[in-house]
Amino acid sequence: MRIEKLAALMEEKGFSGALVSPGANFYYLTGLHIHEAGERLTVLAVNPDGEYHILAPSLYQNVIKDFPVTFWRDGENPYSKLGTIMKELGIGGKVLVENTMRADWLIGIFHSDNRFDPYPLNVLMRELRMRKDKEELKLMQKAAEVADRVFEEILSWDIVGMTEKELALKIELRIRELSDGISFQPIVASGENGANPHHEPGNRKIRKGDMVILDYGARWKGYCSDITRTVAIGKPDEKLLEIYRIVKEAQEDAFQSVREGIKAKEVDRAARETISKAGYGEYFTHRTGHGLGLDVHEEPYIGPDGEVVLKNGMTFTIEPGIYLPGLGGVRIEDDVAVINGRGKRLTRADRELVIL
Ligand SMILES: CSCC[C@H](N)C(=O)N1CCC[C@H]1C(=O)O
Repeated sequence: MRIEKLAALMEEKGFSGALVSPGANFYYLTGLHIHEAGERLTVLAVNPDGEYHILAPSLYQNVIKDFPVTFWRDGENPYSKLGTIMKELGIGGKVLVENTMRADWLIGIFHSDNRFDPYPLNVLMRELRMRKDKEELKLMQKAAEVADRVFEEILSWDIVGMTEKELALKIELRIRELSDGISFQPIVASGENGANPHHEPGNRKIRKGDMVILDYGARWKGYCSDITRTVAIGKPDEKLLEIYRIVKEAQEDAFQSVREGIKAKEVDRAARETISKAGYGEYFTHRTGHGLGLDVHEEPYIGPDGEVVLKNGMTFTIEPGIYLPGLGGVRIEDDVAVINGRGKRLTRADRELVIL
């Protein structure tokens, strides 16, 4: 069904086929979980008639069933086998290629087909994946509920004196216990480290006076959640309290602005205006959010350049932040779906400042 939709789009846009390597698109189209980081050539080839064939290493022989598939063994040349599949499906010339395909695979395909003219697959896949159906929304809600539950539990842990790494590991473990796994490596950024939005948890111990940014997510049957809450350890600096209030207001303003039919950049503007008016515009150093689904970052991106028109079924984060060098930062993030023309929060953990 999904492969047919991709085929129809390819037909309309004049592509001779698509080569999809393991990852979210491969899973979306086939339902097969194939290890993304494997170095052995694995490709789903689809043509505009909706015919498809998988080339896979023989170690997947017991995983890929009920699919037209050719297996290759270590020691064989997989590129000549892929060439045969492409020829049989009539794929050549203008071909869609998975955006994240490994360069060595791409080079191998180039060298075995001199008519090969690649285009990024996501120009079509984004159209298919951006709007989630009811089943997908249910899975996203489940992933969001795990994120909320883990936050509730964190509030009962004695985190003072833990290092960022220890807390991140504990969060990861709990997510893995409650779901299919983490959607990305948790961020724990304490004190001055909070000024780095993508801080990698280190050996700094969480202590009194800190604001601590906790940013993590779970996967439920492939679908991601992504939540951020910022908590205080004891009474924090007045400036940090002030930016907490502003970020919370900006997050609410952006959420309230969500409507079917507006552009993504209008949601970004709502958050940015609130922060800029309060005098902290230059300290909000990233977009307001990003689409969320099988990938933790996907369309629609909620940034100043977000031209995508929001539609029912789209899911994205709203996560403004203020980052003050040398002092710390605050970010508050929820996962939101457009339902019946308005925003609906999927993550619902308390956004009031919690002082531990
Ligand atoms: C996938 S790692 C980052 C997860 C985080 N929730 C996130 O998406 N962001 C943190 C700062 C901004 C935003 C981003 O766009 O990277």
